[in-house]
Amino acid sequence: MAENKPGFLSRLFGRKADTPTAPAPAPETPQAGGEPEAMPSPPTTGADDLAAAPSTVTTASPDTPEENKTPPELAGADLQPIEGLDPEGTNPQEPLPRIVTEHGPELRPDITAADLGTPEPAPAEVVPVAETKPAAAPSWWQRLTDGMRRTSSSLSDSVTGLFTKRRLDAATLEELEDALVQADLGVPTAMRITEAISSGRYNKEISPQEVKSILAGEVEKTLQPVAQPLVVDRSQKPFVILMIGVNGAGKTTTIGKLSQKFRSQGLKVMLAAGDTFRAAAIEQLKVWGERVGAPVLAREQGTDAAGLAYDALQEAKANGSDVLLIDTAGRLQNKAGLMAELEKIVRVVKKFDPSAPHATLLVLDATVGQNAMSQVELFQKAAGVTGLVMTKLDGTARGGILVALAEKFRIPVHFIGVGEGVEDLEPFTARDFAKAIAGLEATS
Ligand SMILES: Nc1nc2c(ncn2[C@@H]2O[C@H](COP(=O)(O)OP(=O)(O)OP(=O)(O)O)[C@@H](O)[C@H]2O)c(=O)[nH]1
Repeated sequence: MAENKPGFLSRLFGRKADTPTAPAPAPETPQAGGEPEAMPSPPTTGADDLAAAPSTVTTASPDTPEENKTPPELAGADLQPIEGLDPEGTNPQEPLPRIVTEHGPELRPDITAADLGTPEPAPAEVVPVAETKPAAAPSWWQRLTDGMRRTSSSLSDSVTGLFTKRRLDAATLEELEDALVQADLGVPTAMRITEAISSGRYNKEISPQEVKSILAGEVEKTLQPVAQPLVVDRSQKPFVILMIGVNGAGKTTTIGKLSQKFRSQGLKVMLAAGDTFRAAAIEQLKVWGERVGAPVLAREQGTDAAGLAYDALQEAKANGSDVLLIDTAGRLQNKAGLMAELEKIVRVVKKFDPSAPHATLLVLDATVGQNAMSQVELFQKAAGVTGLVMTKLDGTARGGILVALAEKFRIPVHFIGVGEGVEDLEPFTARDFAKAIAGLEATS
């Protein structure tokens, strides 16, 4: 918890709440040679780069695990219009069903069971298909509530502990406010929720269930304005999405999951492996490209990311891609040199298409809690964030941070992630999130 708030009692007696402030960003540590680089003139891009670069189109490598290879029906999807794609989308993480055939001795008429010293096979039994069916995949609501269990149970435990057979007095409200701030909901939201709960109920009994309903209602009100879908403008071809964020936030994985969604909508997708810092990130993106049937423009580690982004745009335009997703290296928001490199990527992309990037998505790892506030602030300055994706809500009790972000920045939240699987990222909806955080059932 990094926020201070005025006590409920002092507010009752009229003391003004201090305006909450975001935690001060860590001091900037300039990198060696970390001053913003001047725009290369001409930009580091174009035919020179292409000539030096290895092939721009990825294919399944012999080293790629079998289950990651592009299914035959998607091979060459980078070159051809998308056809025959399952409109519901295929889950690339699930291996294709295999047909296992057992060549039993009965297939060799010259060998009998007696020759093998085995008993005569029993007459074949017909197994009803239903018995071998796998269990249905859990719904998104199920995954969301399971994923957010740590956040919701810590809140729920506090509410139940506070409001079981207790009158609503100033001390209880004060404790509730503290619990809400501890859950990273932010001071203004915590104060609003407490006031909504106390309104007309002071000195009366209130059940934990009632408190949870009011809590969910207030959280929903805060989140509603930011719960906006990511709309791909089809008049922009390609629609360029720049993915940014700190190391390990989940950018590359989110690109893979989003690509899968776009592909299942019949969009032609191209990926640019702009995280040129980590060889593993380049490989990771290639694997995703193969899985979803999207060409990946990748170069060797250490290549200039801005030049690569420029060339990817050129390539995506030439091959008629609907969407181009550009990965970038993870960078700490307080490293000036790396943030300058991000600004350069944006400048170079704009040189090619002044309206691009059409979406700049900041991927935030929920487990960082309050640090997400300074990430938004500084990435916003460097690259102009248009939307947020919050990942790893499943690994933390700090999911309330999304509410604090909505309250403070009002930047659209497009998607949330509650696991590593491709189905664990879904569009953000205020009501579901509010109910999940309050530990309520998904009724109404
Ligand atoms: N539990 C959980 N793990 C996630 C989620 N999203 C991503 N991850 C995992 O987080 C780890 C880091 O993800 P990456 O996609 O490599 O992160 P990145 O931001 O590209 O990392 P850098 O390349 O270092 O900048 C991977 O192991 C992902 O599987 C999520 O919603 N929940």
